[in-house]
Amino acid sequence: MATIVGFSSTNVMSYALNNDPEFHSKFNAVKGSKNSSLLFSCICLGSRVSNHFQLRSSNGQPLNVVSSHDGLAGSSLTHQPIEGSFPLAGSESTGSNLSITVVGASGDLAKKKIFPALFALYYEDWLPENFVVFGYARTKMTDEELRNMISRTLTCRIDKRENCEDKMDQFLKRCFYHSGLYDSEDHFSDLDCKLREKEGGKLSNRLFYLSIPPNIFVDVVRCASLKASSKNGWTRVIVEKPFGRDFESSSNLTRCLKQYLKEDQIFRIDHYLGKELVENLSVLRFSNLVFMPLWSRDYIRSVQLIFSEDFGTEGRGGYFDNYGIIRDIMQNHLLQILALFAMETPVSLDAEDIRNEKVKVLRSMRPLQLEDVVIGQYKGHSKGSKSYPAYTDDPTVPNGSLTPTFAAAALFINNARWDGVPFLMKAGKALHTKRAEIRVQFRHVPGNLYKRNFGTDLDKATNELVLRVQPDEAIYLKINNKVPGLGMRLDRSDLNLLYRARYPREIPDAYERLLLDSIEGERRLFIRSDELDAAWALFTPLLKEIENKKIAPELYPYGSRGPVGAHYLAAKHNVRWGDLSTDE
Ligand SMILES: NC(=O)C1=CN([C@@H]2O[C@H](COP(=O)(O)OP(=O)(O)OC[C@H]3O[C@@H](n4cnc5c(N)ncnc54)[C@H](OP(=O)(O)O)[C@@H]3O)[C@@H](O)[C@H]2O)C=CC1
Ligand SMILES: O=C1O[C@H](COP(=O)(O)O)[C@@H](O)[C@H](O)[C@H]1O
Repeated sequence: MATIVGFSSTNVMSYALNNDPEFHSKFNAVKGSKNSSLLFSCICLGSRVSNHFQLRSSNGQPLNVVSSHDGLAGSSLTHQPIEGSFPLAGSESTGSNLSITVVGASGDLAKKKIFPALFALYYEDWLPENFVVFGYARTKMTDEELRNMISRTLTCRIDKRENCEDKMDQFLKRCFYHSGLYDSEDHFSDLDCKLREKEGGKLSNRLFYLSIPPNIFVDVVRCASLKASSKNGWTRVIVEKPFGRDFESSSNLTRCLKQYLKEDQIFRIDHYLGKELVENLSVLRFSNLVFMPLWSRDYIRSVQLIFSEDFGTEGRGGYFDNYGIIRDIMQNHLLQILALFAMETPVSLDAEDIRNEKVKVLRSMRPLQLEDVVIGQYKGHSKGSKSYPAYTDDPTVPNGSLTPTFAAAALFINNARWDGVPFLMKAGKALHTKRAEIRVQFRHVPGNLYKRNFGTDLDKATNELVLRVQPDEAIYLKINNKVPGLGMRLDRSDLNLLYRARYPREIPDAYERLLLDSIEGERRLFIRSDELDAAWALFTPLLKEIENKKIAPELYPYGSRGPVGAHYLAAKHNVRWGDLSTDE
């Protein structure tokens, strides 16, 4: 019972019985037993009941349990569910292991996001008792050097508890390094030996995080699956974007990965799905009656999905030039948000039910055409004594590159709910601000009694719901309100849910949520291959046309609001960008 903190066993039992089908069947199987208190301890431990337990059960899958529906492809990945096995978390002698290998451990993403997220999970007791983290890359490093490298980016971000330094030391002691080539089966065999040594012959689940350039994904998956997959637990692989450059290369990548892995072993990450406000989108939609009837073409005039960064491609120009902003942000992050925004109510919160609905939205969309899109590229700009570089000043960007660093697009969903509603997307680097938001502009009030008070510009009086994904997470609704006083003057006000005021605690990084989900086997926030196909089908013809016709992007100054063409695009659809209005 050691892991039950702050809850009575009755609470624990009733929660688990209600929410965890696996617990339910195990409980039924053992409840007739003589030693019921011991059995209860086992069940609770097996379900990793901790002080967080009531928050985490979305897949009903306790940590450390081998998922029964984890298919494994290829002889090397033969999955052997252990009949009647009942792994106990929190028990050194009997608990299963979790081995996480970060492939590309010497890289930017690993240092910036993955190791810090793993530490945050450890710090907050989300990781199972027995876990190790291996870094894998070509760079020669000792375990100690890896620890030094990652300790520089670990922070006690949650509440700066006193024991943070100790926790950091304990975490770092669980981190090891193995240097090897990405296409060497021998080097992955060596990794396997090291993993087995740490796992000590116990039931072991293995997670590989591919934090490497995409051209080596397949090599790594081949070597890892053939030589370093778990022999008695699950093996899962998190794959970073980009998943291909177009429909064909993405399908090819999926086909190659599936030679070694089954679909449910592949966790294609889109870190925007792990952001708090994006997670909350479905809660807002499906648990608030007030929004439900409004969520359609009857009341919504346009939906805007906006991403902007106030810095350029500094340092990542080499990668970026091969992809451009449409592939980097629109085809994945913004389109995923759009699908969640527009989908019908799923049958349940189960990953497949949600992904089924998302894929229906994507397949109902009209493939983008050139006239639906404006592209831009930032140019150098001086402000006072400071000067900002052009995209093409980056030494890793080819001279005369036409790669867009900005794009605005109008997308349409040809279904009964959304017919005719423009979904406007805008994404850009080196703009005046850093933000990501979803803006829902409602229709004008028919026969508005107060129209005199608004003058001729009725757009100024339309309601707008804004979900500010970052920074400074918030949900606010713009309404018209009477200014207090004897006269009848109206103004625009916000009903404002500012997260930092309402929830004064730090919000977990998206990578924490997604790593935890992949460990728990929760696929809801990962991209299924048919979603990926549908997403590429929408964008591929457009991308080919832009590239074949060598369409020149409209130049915009670094730090500006982007090309004017974006305003014309919105105007063509009778709307304005909400983020550019005076009372944004
Ligand atoms: N950085 C970010 O913010 C984001 C990154 N991503 C994606 O995550 C993945 C990793 O990103 P990031 O860490 O920035 O990438 P890096 O370019 O830093 O590469 C990671 C590691 O891979 C190895 N590597 C780099 N280039 C090659 C090559 N051509 N051939 C073989 N090995 C190579 C290097 O390790 P070594 O030389 O030691 O083997 C490097 O440390 C990429 O797929 C990227 O697109 C996604 C979202 C954001
Ligand atoms: O995937 C990517 O995302 C980042 C932006 O992520 P954020 O969480 O910091 O908003 C972007 O800079 C990068 O170009 C892109 O590849």
